[in-house]
Amino acid sequence: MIPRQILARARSLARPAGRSSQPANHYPSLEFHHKLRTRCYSEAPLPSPAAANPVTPVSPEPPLVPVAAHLPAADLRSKSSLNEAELKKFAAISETWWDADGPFKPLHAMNPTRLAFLRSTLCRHFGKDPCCSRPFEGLKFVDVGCGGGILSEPLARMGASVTGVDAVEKNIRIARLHADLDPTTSSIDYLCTTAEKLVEEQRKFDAVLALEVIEHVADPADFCKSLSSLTEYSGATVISTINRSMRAYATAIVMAEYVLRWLPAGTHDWSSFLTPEELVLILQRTSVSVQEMAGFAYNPLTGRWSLSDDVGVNFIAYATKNRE
Ligand SMILES: C[S@@+](CC[C@H](N)C(=O)[O-])C[C@H]1O[C@@H](n2cnc3c(N)ncnc32)[C@H](O)[C@@H]1O
Ligand SMILES: [Mg+2]
Repeated sequence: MIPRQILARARSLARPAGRSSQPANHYPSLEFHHKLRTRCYSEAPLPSPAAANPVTPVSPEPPLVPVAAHLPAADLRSKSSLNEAELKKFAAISETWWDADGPFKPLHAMNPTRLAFLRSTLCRHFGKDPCCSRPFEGLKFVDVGCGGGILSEPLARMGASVTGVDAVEKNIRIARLHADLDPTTSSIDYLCTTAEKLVEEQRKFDAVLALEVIEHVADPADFCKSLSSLTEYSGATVISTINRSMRAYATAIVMAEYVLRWLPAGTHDWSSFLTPEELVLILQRTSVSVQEMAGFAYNPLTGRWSLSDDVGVNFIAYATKNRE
């Protein structure tokens, strides 16, 4: 289930101007938030913050209307998702992918927790037994922005037929080398490419995963459009990222990059983060409906992550592709 606050917020954003019952913005800069939203929905800017402010009270349970209902049809062409400055950062640390104490330490530490979320949601989605050792047998997954393959590998061990794609050639070389060390992962098809190129090749997958990637792409709305096009109609899309909240600024940037130095300083740009509500909306515009969302909670005493209802910092969303 999507937490009730997210649905309420998504509804308020999806509602045409003048029907909103709450202020359009709960975050620090109204102007900034508006600009960012306009960027997310670049083909169709939402009303200005002033126009989106409450005018008329609404009925308590408005239907969750598809956001596309009051916006023009999305452009079908996909633009490049590449953000060269972001890719340079990843190319510079590509040799450290499999160093569990290196710059990707947080991803290694979060891996069991995000795999638990994937096992639970995707087994339910595809009617598979979550207790068996290879629950994803017979399913085609694509891991978009796979890096060195730290997610692709366990998915392949769980039986999925995995295609891992990344825009950084060095990452793909590392991923191939590492996967070849184990016969259960050597079947992963690693490609140096992008989601939009796979769309051009008319590739389709049962599950499309993009974990910790959307905050590094050129345009999140275009990126989601590509993810949607890659997903089979009966399929699932899973995205994880960081919330554009003050808490995320304090923990995921100040603590993780500058105090604990888990990640190189400058890894994340706060303004590139999306709130859960924004992610719900941009996916909705591409015929993908978020079904469940979870947050990740870090326990500093054990150094472990667990799933939580708190989507205030790191969060993951499981969504399904709507039938046309
Ligand atoms: C933070 S890492 C996440 C890696 C992996 N998904 C995980 O969670 O373990 C982001 C990855 O996305 C890749 N990337 C960034 N922009 C991309 C794009 N437009 N297309 C494909 N890969 C991209 C980067 O090269 C990097 O390997
Ligand atoms: Mg990131």
